[in-house]
Amino acid sequence: MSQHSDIHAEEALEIIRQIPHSEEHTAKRFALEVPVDESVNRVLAEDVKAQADSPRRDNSAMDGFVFRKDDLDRGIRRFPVSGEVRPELETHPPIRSGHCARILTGAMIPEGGDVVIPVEQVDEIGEKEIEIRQIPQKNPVRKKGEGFKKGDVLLKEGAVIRPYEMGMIIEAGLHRCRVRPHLRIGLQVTGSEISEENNSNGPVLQSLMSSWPSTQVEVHPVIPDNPDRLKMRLRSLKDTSDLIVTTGGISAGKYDHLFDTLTELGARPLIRKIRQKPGKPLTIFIWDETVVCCLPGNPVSAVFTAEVYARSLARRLLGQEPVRPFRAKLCSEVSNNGGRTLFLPVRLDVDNGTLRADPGGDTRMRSHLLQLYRGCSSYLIVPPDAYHEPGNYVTCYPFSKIEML
Ligand SMILES: Nc1nc2c(c(=O)[nH]1)N[C@H]1C(S)=C(S)[C@@H](COP(=O)(O)OP(=O)(O)OC[C@H]3O[C@@H](n4cnc5c(N)ncnc54)[C@H](O)[C@@H]3O)O[C@H]1N2
Ligand code: MOO
Repeated sequence: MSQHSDIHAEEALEIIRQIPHSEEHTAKRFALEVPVDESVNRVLAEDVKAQADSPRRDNSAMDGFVFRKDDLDRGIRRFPVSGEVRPELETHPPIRSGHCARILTGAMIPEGGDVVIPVEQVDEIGEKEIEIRQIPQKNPVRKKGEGFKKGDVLLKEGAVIRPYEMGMIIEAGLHRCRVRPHLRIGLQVTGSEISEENNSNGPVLQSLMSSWPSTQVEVHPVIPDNPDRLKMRLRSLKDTSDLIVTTGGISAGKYDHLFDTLTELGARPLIRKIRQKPGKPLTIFIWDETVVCCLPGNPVSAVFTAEVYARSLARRLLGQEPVRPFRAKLCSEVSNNGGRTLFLPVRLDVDNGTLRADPGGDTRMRSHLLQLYRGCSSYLIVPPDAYHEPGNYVTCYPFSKIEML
């Protein structure tokens, strides 16, 4: 893949989509088996198939009494209660003609039984007899296999396992599942002026990237703008990372050594600069099996490029699609007089069923001010020389985590 310089954001994301992902050389080969209750935030390495029908047998959806339909059709309303069907029972004697049994939610429907009537519609006369007050229209019986059938594919390879999917895997009857290894991300903050006191990029990116599915982020100590120190650190990072993410030292200054250092080490630049604000100097290298994503040092530029490009790279390397845009209705006017596409943090809310993007009062982009993010959940895309009126539908990229206010 050759170097692409000074391109647009969509082109960059398309190039990321084309990067051969690690399925062949890591994901498949090193897929591992984990207990289902340790699988959340992992990516499935194989389809999940149902091991049995769900429900496994016809069962009651409510607490009540179970009857034979022909008894009810004959107009009988008063019945002796000759049994109790509890959910833990594997078998129960059949329902005899003229009799009923108490049944609990989730319990199997015994042979002969067809209709369940909830307790609320029945008068209990002592311990052993009941009278039906009313037969509801709906019969609360769940049929065997109505959820899924044995052998059905419930989840596809490549799906991210969230708590909901974990529940589905347990319902499918599995105790263990095969997942892809975590993507190893090595985070390297650079800059001679950066210390523990002023390093916002390190903690912000560590927190963001750790929230992405199936990542394992290793943070390395900050290093100064020194080519030899950079070289040594990058070499050791390459051995332990699938994706190296750096911040700082990637624009045009005298002490911005990352580009030359990585090139000298044999890394091939894939993307060099994007026509965007913030994040113009973003640079991506392919270095043998490792991808290197060099984020600009300005805090807003670093966070934006991490959320859109580093996250897309992480997704790609795990066999998923890059970050995708969505549409929302604009609340106030926005314009861009510059020559680069503007990515403006905006708030999201829903008004009368419509998703709205609210840029707030001040729409100037300042790459060093993280306060622009207060309450925001996505980036509004404003192309060069564009003017968007309130009410226009606009395109946005989502933050790693969307929160509506
Ligand atoms: N002559 C040019 N100068 C600049 C250009 C250009 O094209 N030509 N691009 C500008 C743009 S756009 C950006 S963005 C910045 C990014 O530059 P670098 O990636 O080289 O970043 P640094 O110079 O190392 O740092 C920029 C700024 O951010 C602060 N910073 C860095 N790291 C951290 C950190 N971990 N935590 C908090 N703040 C950090 C740093 O102190 C600087 O103030 O370059 C423009 N210049
Ligand atoms: O592109 Mo830079 O990110 O303007 O500060």
